[in-house]
Amino acid sequence: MSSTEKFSLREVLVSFKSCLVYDNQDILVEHYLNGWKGLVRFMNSLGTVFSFMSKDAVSKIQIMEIYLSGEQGEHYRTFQSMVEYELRSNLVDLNKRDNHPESGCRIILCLHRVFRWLQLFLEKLRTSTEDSKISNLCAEAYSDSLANYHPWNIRKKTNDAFMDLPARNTFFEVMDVGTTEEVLDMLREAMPYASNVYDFTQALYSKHNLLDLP
Ligand SMILES: CCCCCCCC/C=C\CCCCCCCC(=O)N[C@@H](COP(=O)(O)O)[C@H](O)/C=C/CCCCCCCCCCCCC
Repeated sequence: MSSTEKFSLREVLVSFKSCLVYDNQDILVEHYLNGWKGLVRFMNSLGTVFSFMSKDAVSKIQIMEIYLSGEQGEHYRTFQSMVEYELRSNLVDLNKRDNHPESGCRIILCLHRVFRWLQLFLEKLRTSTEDSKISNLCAEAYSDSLANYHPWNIRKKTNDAFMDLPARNTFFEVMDVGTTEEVLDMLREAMPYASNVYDFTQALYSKHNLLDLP
């Protein structure tokens, strides 16, 4: 993954919109990962204080890409096929970290939990005002989602990193979408797709009792 490619929020939106297939009844792994690659590029443009986050995300994305390009790659084409393949092949650590700590099911669960943060953050951003602090919006969304799965040291490091985030107008400039109204229009367009992606993944993992993998 090239971290120097220019970020495009529009491309991220297209990726998360196009990953939903078969009438919102499955998610294409490749397109989902492309969305995350775009978001990682955006985060990298905000400064090295977030490098510990992007390193973890890149590591997870690269493991999924190895699965996709491997001998069993066809089983990793969609979320449904991945879950069914790994469960019937006993490739998921269901109750404790064992032989499969980096199963596709677990990696996608980690990214799904971050996706919940993203969904909450984007909604806060969409309804923010000129004097809203991006650091507060990020921290509130984190506290209501991903923080519940992280140990104290990660929570501390993450919340400290949020303090380095720029003001709202600068953040919008980095998003490089256009005027504030154009940013808000894109966020309004993005929210339904983000909800569909999150809701499908949540329902799939809940159906297979995979929401609390160790
Ligand atoms: C208009 C769009 C603006 C939104 C931009 C958001 C960009 C976010 C892009 C990527 C975020 C990647 C986060 C890193 C993945 C974290 C996955 C995770 O929870 N990993 C932990 C568990 O993994 P295992 O160790 O069990 O394998 C790992 O222990 C922790 C890693 C450290 C990172 C944790 C902090 C995550 C914060 C997510 C919020 C992103 C804030 C971006 C600031 C703009």
